[in-house]
Amino acid sequence: MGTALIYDEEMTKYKLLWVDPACKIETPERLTVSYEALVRNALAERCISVPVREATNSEILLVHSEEYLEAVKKTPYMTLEDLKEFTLQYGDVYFHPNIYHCAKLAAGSALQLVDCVMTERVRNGMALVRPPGHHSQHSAANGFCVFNNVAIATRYAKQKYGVKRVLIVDWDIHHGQGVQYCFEDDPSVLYFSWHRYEHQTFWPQLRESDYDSVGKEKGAGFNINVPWNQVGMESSDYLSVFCHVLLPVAYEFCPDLVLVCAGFDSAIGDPEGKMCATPEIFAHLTHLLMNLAGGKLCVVLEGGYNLTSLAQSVCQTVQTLLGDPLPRLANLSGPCRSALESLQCVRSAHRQYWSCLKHAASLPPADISTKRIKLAEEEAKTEVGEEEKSTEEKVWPEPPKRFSPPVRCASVLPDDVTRPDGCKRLGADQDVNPLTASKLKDDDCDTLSRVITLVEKMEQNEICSGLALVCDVTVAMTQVVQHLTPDPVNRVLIVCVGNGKVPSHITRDGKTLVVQINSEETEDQNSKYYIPVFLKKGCSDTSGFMHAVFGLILPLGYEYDPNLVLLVRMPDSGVCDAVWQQLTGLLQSFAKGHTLVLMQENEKAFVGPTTSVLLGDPAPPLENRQAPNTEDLNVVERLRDRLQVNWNLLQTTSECTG
Ligand SMILES: CC(O)(O)NCCCCNCCCN
Ligand SMILES: [Zn+2]
Repeated sequence: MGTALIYDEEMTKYKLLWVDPACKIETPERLTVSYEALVRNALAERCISVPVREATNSEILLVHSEEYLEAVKKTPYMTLEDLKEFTLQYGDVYFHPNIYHCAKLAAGSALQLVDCVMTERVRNGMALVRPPGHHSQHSAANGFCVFNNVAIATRYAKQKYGVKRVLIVDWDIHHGQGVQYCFEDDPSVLYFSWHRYEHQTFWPQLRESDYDSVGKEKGAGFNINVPWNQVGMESSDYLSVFCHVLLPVAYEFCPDLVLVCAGFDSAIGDPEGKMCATPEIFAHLTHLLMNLAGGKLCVVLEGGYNLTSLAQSVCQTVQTLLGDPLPRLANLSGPCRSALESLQCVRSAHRQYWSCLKHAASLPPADISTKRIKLAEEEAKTEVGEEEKSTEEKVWPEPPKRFSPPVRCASVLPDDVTRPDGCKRLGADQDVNPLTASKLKDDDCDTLSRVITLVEKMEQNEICSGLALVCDVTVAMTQVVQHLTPDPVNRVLIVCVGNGKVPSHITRDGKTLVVQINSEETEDQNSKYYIPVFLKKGCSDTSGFMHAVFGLILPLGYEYDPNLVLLVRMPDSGVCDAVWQQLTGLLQSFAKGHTLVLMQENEKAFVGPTTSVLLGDPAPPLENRQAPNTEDLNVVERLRDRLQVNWNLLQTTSECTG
């Protein structure tokens, strides 16, 4: 199944007709540069082009009042003076004779996207629209928004397709208060937003944008606000929040559909956001959401005002929706102190609602509330409208080209195992490097030499990922590592699922990082590079396992930044299919998707499900949503406490930084 792209140049046909410094950044060029970049990078042609349509009155009334709709309906016939007059009743938005038409197209585009995803005509998709939507409210336009495109799409999906749970992820740098107001008492819609806040001094300066707005009545816990109280946030800060807040909660929520309020003003270079995360981060944010809801992901454009970073970010997002390997995120520095404060605040505010956060620190940092008051007073002192001091232009490297290796997935299988279609067999006859063959001293020599050849072809980017059935995974793992470690550039992340002894020399000199999830205590080598995660209920317990994936494996993997990932299924691991597939999918965040899966010969039943995920299909959703059991939560927390001195992305509170 493919990726939908919804765009129509009609939505470029409105603009600001008078002087208004607050609105001048919302221009038609935002849409044209985005679409043209998709065309130029040969991404648009790989998408399924879906036509726009106007949202109908009744669809708009799913969110907005009749009075508001009737009022907006009159704008096409207004004079310039009337339009200015009409605009004054709202904040930071402008009207134009054609904006009503474009606003119906923007909302209708989101509905078209929901239709083709829910009818499985496509797997996922992106709608390039303007005007944006997430600030508009029941009876008000606001923040360049006229109709709330994503809120309407959410109500539409529930009404037309009976979708029970919708996750809305708002990565725009502004708080989508319009969406929050819509669903704050609705437990069937989980709204997550991060936003520049600076202790309520940044637009729209709402008290209800802070982390303690968790939702109301039945909706308590289903509204998650992550305020950024400083500018300059980087990829590490965004990833920390995904790993330690959004993903654990999203998996516990188990949505049937995921919608993204995709604003790219959270990228480096944006005049509104003033953040420092590079466009590649959106490839990862998109990928991390793609294994939820069976891959049903609808991305709808919101903000983004730096035409260069906007176009690059849109391309990163669409290329990931298309299933291409991700770029590596170089030198992640770990979350800054302010981000850790926000992280701690959000986790403490939501610990009572989500079992995955049950063990989060119970209190926000001591001085957080006084900071808001102090800063607000300071802000009041500086005269209004003071020009931004730092006007230096941000520069960043062009994101690297992401191309798919000729072979997406290759397998080394015993002759009696049928090769899944789409997966290339690495035959014995295959040009096996005679040198490696001679080095392998094992009765399984033939298979192992083919595994080594597979690894060599991954290093040469001829093959993206691989799967091998071997007679002894520990031997195979050791051979692969021995083959790789001499090369100083190599760093291998090894994720072992299940019991069994991992040879200790394997973690020598930091060339490999081993994380082993097992159900029996192994003597703790207490090495920075060997991390045993002992789950009392073993790998069969979905919640505990996924908790270790989000709380440990993902942060460690991002910080370690390997160039190869070895996923080893130890004998009798007991891990269930769906969890195994989720892990396989999530590990493709690293090493540009170079994942080698090693399994015992008798596990041939898992060859199909594993290869489908290696080929880019979404992992099936994890049905059960019971709580991780307490001991397992404790294990992960204790490990995190011990390891976070060495691994910054494991941090979740600001107290820990010295
Ligand atoms: C879609 C969106 O979230 O990007 N809209 C952002 C609106 C920003 C308004 N800024 C007013 C500045 C006043 N000094
Ligand atoms: Zn925005």
